[in-house]
Amino acid sequence: MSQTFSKSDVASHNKPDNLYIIVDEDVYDLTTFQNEHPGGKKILQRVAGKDASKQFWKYHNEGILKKYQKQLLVGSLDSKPKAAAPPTPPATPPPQEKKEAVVPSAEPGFVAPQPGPAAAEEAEALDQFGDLVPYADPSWYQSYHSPYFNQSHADLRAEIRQWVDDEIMPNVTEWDEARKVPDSIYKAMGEKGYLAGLMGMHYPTHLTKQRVKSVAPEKWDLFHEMLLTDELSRAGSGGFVWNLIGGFGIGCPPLVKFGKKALVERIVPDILNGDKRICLAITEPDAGSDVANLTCEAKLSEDGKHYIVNGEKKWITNGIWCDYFTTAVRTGGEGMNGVSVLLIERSAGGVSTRKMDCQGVWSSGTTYVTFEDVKVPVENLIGKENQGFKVIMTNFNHERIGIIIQCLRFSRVCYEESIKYAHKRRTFNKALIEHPVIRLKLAHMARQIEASYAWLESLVYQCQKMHETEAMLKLGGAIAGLKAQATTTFEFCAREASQIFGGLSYSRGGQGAKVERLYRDVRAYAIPGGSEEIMLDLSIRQALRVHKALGMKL
Ligand code: HEM
Repeated sequence: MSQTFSKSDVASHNKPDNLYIIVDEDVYDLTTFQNEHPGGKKILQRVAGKDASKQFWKYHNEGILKKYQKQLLVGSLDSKPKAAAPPTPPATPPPQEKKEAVVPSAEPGFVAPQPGPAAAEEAEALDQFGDLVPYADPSWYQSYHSPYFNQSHADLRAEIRQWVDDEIMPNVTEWDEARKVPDSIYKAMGEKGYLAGLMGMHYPTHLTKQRVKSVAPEKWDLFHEMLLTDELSRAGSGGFVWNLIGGFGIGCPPLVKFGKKALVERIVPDILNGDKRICLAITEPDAGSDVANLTCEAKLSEDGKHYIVNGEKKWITNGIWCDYFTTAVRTGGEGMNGVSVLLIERSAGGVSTRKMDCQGVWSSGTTYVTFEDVKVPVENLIGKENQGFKVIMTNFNHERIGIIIQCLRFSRVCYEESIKYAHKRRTFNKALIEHPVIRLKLAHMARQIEASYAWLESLVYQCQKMHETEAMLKLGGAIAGLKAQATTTFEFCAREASQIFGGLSYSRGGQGAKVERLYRDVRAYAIPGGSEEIMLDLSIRQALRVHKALGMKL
């Protein structure tokens, strides 16, 4: 039961066997907790009975209070303004409290550009949202104008952010260390209607009863999908994001788009509900980006009713937990024209999975898979026999856009953590942010993030406007280029953030936890889904090929 204390009440709890402290006008009983406090008990005993807000914020992030509040909070100071009674939850999340818009005033000597006639016709910018740290969120969060986002995106943003802040952020480090996200979180992804919205297509109402609370299915577009991945990535863990959507986001769309109706109707609803899991199995011990050379074989049985599959797959995200494997197999001769895609069901028998130990994305379940005489019905063929390459290629744009969104948000997380830390950490009698060398690092992070994000918005818009095959051809090069841009930006930001955090990002957990983890996750983005080298080369080759067909003159 929450009590009200005066400062002198709290001051009487100032002994090791009766130890209260105040943080931001809330009162915490640390009598028992002091023995398990990772920072030591003496440091707590020194502030027993006192307001320790300043010391607390020096050493911890916001997540700590959220995590321990239930266990340690005993009440508040009488000086703390009373919170209003909790409102009954509305059907759609409430819009963010409307803040006074800040009108920047020009300094003497500067000439403000005059708005042109088009300005009057422009729709109003959306309300401010989030912490308003410049560049830590996309600018449309901060009431800058955007041609891409509207109120339905703002509503979805509020819905996801609340879930991530309340249920994900406080636990994500623990899950990463345990190398597993609880199944209930994946289930929640289904129940909240999020899984169904992550397939690069219209919201598939025919395959699920689940609906996203704040966006009607007919309004769902690629910018909602982008926002969903972006907000999940705020948790600052590639392992967490991949656990939820790493297998699903690339394994399910080919099935839905190219699978036979009966197969799709039998398999997909349970996946979209969050009851079953699916992944994509292409990469092999000896064939990574070189898909045309894969060797996992599928031989048609004599009666023509089954394929018998034998082979190995490596680095398969989520494989360890999956019921279904969207698998590239060799059904024909050498090269890309002998490749098909099959939906392999674990229940068929002959499927073994072993969890791999990797540098990063710990909770994503990277897996080594072996298929031994697995009997797969011919009805499970996805697309046409020996034409699997088309299925795989169509999937690449979607996969890469997902990687780009995650990388850019992770870069923002590195930047945001750094700029916040730079305001509280003092060295040589100055806050870090007052050192030009630190601002230079932040500036180089911000410019790369913002430029890449603007390119991402533009490409997502193009994807939305083009037919899938047109997008595959015309955007494949640019998306590959942006993937390389996003992963190098992420690598840069993780490094610079780590330098700003110093030792705190060298040890795991604590204030530097996100930066330390993301630094380890970098390679999981720069290598799979097309390595940086292959992406950069493709960005030119593909663009030239398409523009030649369009009539390019050199
Ligand atoms: C509600 C009260 C508190 C809780 C729940 C708490 C919890 C924690 C936790 C979980 C850590 C591990 C690192 C992390 O995850 O951030 C930690 C570290 C630490 N805490 Fe606290 N703490 C509290 C109050 C305080 C206070 C009042 C002080 C200082 C007077 C303090 C000083 C430290 C220090 C120095 C560390 C080690 C930081 C490092 O490794 O860099 N804590 N605390």
